[in-house]
Amino acid sequence: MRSVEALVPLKLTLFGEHAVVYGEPAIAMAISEHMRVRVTESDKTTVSSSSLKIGNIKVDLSSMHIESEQAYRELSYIMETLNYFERKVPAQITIESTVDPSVGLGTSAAVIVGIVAAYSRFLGDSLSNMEIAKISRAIERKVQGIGSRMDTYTVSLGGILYFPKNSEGVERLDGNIGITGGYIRRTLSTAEILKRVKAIKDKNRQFEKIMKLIGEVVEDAREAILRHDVELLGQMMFINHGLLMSLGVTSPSLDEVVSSARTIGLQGCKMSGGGGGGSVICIKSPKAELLLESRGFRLVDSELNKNGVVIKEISN
Ligand SMILES: Nc1ncnc2c1ncn2[C@@H]1O[C@H](COP(=O)(O)OP(=O)(O)OP(=O)(O)O)[C@@H](O)[C@H]1O
Ligand SMILES: C[C@@](O)(CCO)CC(=O)[O-]
Ligand SMILES: [Mg+2]
Repeated sequence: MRSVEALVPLKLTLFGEHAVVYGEPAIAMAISEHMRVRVTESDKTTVSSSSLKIGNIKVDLSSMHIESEQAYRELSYIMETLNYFERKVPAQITIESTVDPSVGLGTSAAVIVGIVAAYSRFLGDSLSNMEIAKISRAIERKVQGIGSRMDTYTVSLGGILYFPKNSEGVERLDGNIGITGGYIRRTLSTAEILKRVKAIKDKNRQFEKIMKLIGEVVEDAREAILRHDVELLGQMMFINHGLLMSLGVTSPSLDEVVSSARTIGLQGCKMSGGGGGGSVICIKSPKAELLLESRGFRLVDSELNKNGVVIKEISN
């Protein structure tokens, strides 16, 4: 029985979330938390995923039609990714993740990248990680109607990546940042939060200024990473969080933990990802771990992943 497996790292947004959607720069890093997508030959196409909000789900996709609105919303990334492939060969697709869905760690990007990587190789194609990134970016934007290249590129390519403003480019940064990261569950998806930000931004000229300020913070953070200046990096985190709070994309629990981080003297802390709850990152320290755990955050393995998506053929 032939199988192909894709191991996809998840990501932490270090700086520039939301602003990057509007042409500002951003920085993200791939981490050791990961998603595993396995494609195995079968007589019909089924998908099973252990960590979806609708619980353990197994769907016969032969008709590629799903009645339930909620189920379709949860499976939209999978469905759109499978629809990308003109050539359909039946397969059993299993998805496992080391973290919960929709907590700011790039699981929507990882699902797409994992299926693109594993299913294309299952069909006999050999895509580069950059080709996987570009295909996946288009699919995520199609599902969400809005979004940047940051998450799909980061989980496809790995490393610490800088996304220059007003560009489709990407630059690998040479640095190894110690991060303490964790997450709490949230109710809104990133797609929903993105739509809210866009609605406000279209009406409010202040948003343009805030987005540009975030862009300046990202440039300073890039310098800090290149100079290994942890003090400056931490200051940029606090400022970036304050600007995200002014956009309305943080949450009381995120704001409280970041404010407490500053009070107890941590070097830096900020929301990470789409917001509305979800992930927080701090400059790595035992005190940061204690703070996040004391607020009920689940700590993540923030070890840098340099490889991006890795594909392997399994014949069993
Ligand atoms: N293990 C999984 N199996 C199937 N679909 C998943 C899985 N994990 C996430 N998804 C899909 O991705 C959606 C979550 O995407 P969302 O963008 O809200 O969160 P995220 O990508 O984890 O966070 P962020 O975009 O802020 O980094 C889920 O609602 C589901 O549709
Ligand atoms: C909020 C956002 O900037 C990051 C989500 O992880 C959305 C995007 O870049 O597509
Ligand atoms: Mg996402």
